[in-house]
Amino acid sequence: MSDVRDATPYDALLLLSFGGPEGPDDVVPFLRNVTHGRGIPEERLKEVGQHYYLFDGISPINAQNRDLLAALRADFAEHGVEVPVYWGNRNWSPYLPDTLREMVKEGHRRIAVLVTSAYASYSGCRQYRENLADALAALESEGLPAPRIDKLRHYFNHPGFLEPMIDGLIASLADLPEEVRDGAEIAFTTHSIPDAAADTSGPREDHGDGGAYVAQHLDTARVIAEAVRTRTGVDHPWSLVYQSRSGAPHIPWLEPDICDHLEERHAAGVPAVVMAPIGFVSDHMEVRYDLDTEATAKAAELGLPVRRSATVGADPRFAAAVRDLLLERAATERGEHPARCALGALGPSHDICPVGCCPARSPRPAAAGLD
Ligand SMILES: CC1=C(CCC(=O)O)c2cc3nc(cc4[nH]c(cc5[nH]c(cc1n2)c(C)c5CCC(=O)O)c(CCC(=O)O)c4C)C(CCC(=O)O)=C3C
Ligand SMILES: [Fe+2]
Repeated sequence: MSDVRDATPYDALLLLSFGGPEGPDDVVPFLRNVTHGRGIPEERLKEVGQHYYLFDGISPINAQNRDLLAALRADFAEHGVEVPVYWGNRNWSPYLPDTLREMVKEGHRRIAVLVTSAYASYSGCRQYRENLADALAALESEGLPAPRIDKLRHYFNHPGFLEPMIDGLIASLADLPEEVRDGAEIAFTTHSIPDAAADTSGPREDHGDGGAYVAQHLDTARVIAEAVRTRTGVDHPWSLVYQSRSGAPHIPWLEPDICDHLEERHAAGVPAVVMAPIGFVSDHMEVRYDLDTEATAKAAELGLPVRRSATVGADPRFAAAVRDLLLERAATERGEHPARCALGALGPSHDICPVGCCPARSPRPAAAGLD
């Protein structure tokens, strides 16, 4: 038996996230970073900018990542995992290349990465691997040594990701007026993506309708709904629905949208709905605006009682899950065969993305995978 705290060969963990603006002057530059080279119309940029201006130009995502960073450091310290934790973003400061440069200058050469996206998709997986490849290329051009980078596996079905959401959903149901509680439905939500991106998500052999992206969300939803049923004794019907759609209207994206779904379920006589944003790791702008502001206003207009359940954020159980994923991968890298924790029907996800996993529309170099 190896020491359970042994993170060898890793000498650092990098928390890699999306980033968000921290004031009104940051909003437009941030949106330019996000949509760089992807031809999103100016109109749409301004519209999305409005969401941020409603919150004084401050996305909650950076503060939430600072909290998660603190939770990870506290968890590692408490459990004797002597691995420093760093944080870098795709679209805002602290930018990934700056963080990686700092890590390398501080002597780190074998880095594990946790991305703040639990599922397979181009946006949530390969695009981060492309960002890592770009950052490695920047270091190389500066004459710095290249660290080896491994991305930790998808954690959508890790109990430390599911448990806080199960508790959050039970709390939201309990918060509904008693007369509508037992009849309430659950609307699990995630980010809509183009149908074409969903259909090709995950390893090539897994591709069915909706690809790994939809299959993984359905697995998560099923586990949570089942746990809620067991713990409350009430069978709440559930659906997987989508939010935060962008892009041209003629290109098909995953549907139904949460607002259309609320309208449809209200018309069907459903007395209340709890929206459970399983697609997101923290209560960032997609949750605060698209659900708490827009969808909640829609429900009020309908006279439909709704609640929105919590994301995992910096829950200590999630921090513990990250430690588990780090130590599991470390053991695998040492040639051991660690237990791989996962609930649901899909089993633990692959450690290393195979060739063609979550393909980009135009192929670019990606790190931490087989292509
Ligand atoms: C799957 C997925 C996740 C979940 C996984 C993950 O977390 O990675 C996610 C997260 C996020 N998406 C975010 C913000 C944005 N996403 C955009 C655009 C897009 N997202 C997409 C997909 C996803 N996005 C797609 C296919 C597009 C269109 C094409 C493109 O541009 O790639 C745009 C551009 C404007 C617009 O088109 O709406 C913005 C501003 C924020 C930050 C929130 C904050 O600030 O608190 C977060 C966490
Ligand atoms: Fe997004």
